[in-house]
This record gives sequence, structure tokens and C-alpha cells, in this order.
Amino acid sequence: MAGQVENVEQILDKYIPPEELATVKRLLYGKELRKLEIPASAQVLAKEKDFELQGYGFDAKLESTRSPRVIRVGAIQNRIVEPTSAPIQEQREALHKRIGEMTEAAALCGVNILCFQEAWTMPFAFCTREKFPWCQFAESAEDGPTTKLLQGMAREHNMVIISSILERDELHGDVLANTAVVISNTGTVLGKSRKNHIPRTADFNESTYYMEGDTGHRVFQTQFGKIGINICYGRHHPLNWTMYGVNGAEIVFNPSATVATLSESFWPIEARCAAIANTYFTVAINRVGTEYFENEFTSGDGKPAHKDFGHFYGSSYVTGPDGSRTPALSRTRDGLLVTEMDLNLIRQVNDNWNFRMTQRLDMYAKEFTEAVKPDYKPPVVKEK
Ligand SMILES: NC(=O)NCCC(=O)O
Repeated sequence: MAGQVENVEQILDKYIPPEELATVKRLLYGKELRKLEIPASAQVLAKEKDFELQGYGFDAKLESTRSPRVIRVGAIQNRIVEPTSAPIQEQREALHKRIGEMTEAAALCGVNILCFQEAWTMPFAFCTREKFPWCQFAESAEDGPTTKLLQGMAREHNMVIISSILERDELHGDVLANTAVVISNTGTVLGKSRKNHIPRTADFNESTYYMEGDTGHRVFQTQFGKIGINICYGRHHPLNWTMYGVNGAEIVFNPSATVATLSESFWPIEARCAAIANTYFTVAINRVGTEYFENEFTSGDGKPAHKDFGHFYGSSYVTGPDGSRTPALSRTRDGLLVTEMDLNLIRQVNDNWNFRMTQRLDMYAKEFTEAVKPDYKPPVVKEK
């Protein structure tokens, strides 16, 4: 069964002969990353609260004219705590508690920017297409209970927090959106970024609940670097990644919720390719576990009615602008991945590869302007 494989790296470690392992890993994952020393207090907490804790470092060369810009980023993946039949408040509060514990560990590890998985305050109930009770999980991005809770944590730990929630925008027609709220380390809400691309595939019936986002490709200038948030399905759209780079993002987070049968072979490729193509760091985070719902649902794909979404496979990982990546977190367990990164690596890779200089945005802009016109004729050259 797919859910029984913990992660690919463990299998490599087990079966590749030791004398070939380093080369195999270099070919698959790029330059070997430094293992981060995790404080004993964080390790104890992770063991006690039963979550995986891993840490890696991306180093850059020492420059003569700039100081190193070393920061720590945390990525948290988790399963839901209560069954989906529990009262909404109880489900949310249990998740608040769980994330509180894991955030504590992130703080002990000196994390400066922390990101959770997509719609972390709830089960990924959009498969059901039921409006009730799930819409009740929606809350204000500016002053909902989750944002208020995280503002306190952000201040306490001097940490920027990226919180992906189901938003209810009371000021604008009470509509729902799939939104990442960025909370500054001062505790203020820096802003929000909505999901640009909404899936219409498999059981991802999200378009029943909310529309494509209207916030474009905002980049948030934080004390620890410039960040963008490309929510889940947006990772399949290379231009979506590109625009965060064009706007100056140094780290792009990809909070996700996706299942093994649909996307697992894409997962290690997409965020990693984006880091290479756009010369920035990417942080891909996926939830874990299997979530069951009371009523059966179908999605018009010929599959018999069912009550679960399938296995959310975790496997969160981070990639550097040079294409080197961390091993993945577990496919089945809650986990916190801590990465130390010197942001100076971005310019160093950019100077070396010149992808920004050679990307020909002007040519694409002209061609896209033509391609979206109703009378556009693609320049296909045929033999006469
Ligand atoms: N949450 C979400 O957008 N999932 C869609 C499936 C995928 O992109 O793998």
C-alpha cells in the first residue's frame, strides 16, 4: 500500500551500497546540504509530542561587499486532530493546539519565518461539495480567531508566520477565498495573498466554494527577506512561479493539500524546477493523513461514491536556487522541517547562471498579448 512507504530517502539509504550512496544522492538531490544541529530541547519536544524534526543548511560563499544573510525557515506538515464529525470549534481548537506545540519547537530551533500547510485550520472538506458545515471554518484574514492566535505567537517568538486559511471576506460580499495570511514578527498582519489557480480535477472540488484569487503575485518584505506564497495547485503553472520572482521574491512558499493517487510523481519536480528557473528558494508543504467524511461523494470521474479524499502524502521539502534540495519529511507523520539559508546564495547563483538576464520577458509579453486575442493565429509553419 502506498501509505506504508515512509519516504524515498529511507529506501535509498537502506538499499544503495554505501560507496555509491553519496553519488546517487548528488545526482538526485544536488549538492549535499549541511545537517543542522537541532537543539536538544526541540528534539525532546518533538519526541514527546510525536512529530518528526529535521534540519538542513544551505550555505553561500562569503562575499567581500555584503554580509551573510542567514535566516531560518520552518515548514510544518500535520494531520487533522479530531474526526471530521466533531463540532467545528473543537476541530479548529485541536488544530490550534497542535500547531502551537509544533511552533514552540520551531521557536526553539530559531526559526524566523514559519509556514503551515494549505487550509491548516480544517479538514480538506472541499471534496464533499457540501456547504454546511464546512463553510463555518471560514474566518476573517484580518481579525479571525486563527489570525489573532498567531499574532500572539509571532510577537512572542519574533517570527513571521504564513497561515493559509479558508477566508471569509465580510467587507466584500461575505465571500470565501483560499488565502494565505502573512503575519509579521511584530504581530501585525502584513497582508494576504490568495490562491491564483483553483483546481478542477479529481476530488478537488474547490471551485464550488471560492473563485480564483484577486491579489496577483504580491511579495511581502519581511525583516528576514522577501517572500511570496503560491498556494497548492498554482505550482503546476510555471508563470505563476515566475511572477513572484519578477516581483523580487527570495523565498516562495507552496502550502498544499494533495493526495498520492493524483500528484505524487509531480511533487518533487515542480517546486524544485521553480527554484531553479527563478533563482529563489522554494518551500513545498503538504498535509498528511487520510480524512474521512460522513457522507459519500463523487466527482464525475467514474469512481464509485466514497467517503475519503485518499492519502495526503506529506513529503514537505525545501529547494535552493542552485537546485539542491533537502530530503523530504515523512509521507505519514506530522513534521517540522527547519532550514537555515544564506539568502546571498540567490545573487551568487543568478550571477553564475543568468536566468533572470536571459529570460526574455519582453518577448513573451509581446507574444502573450497577441496569443490572448480572439483572432490570434499561432505561427505554425507548414510545408506548402
Ligand atoms: N489543494 C489543491 O489545490 N490541490 C490540487 C491538487 C494538486 O494540485 O495536486
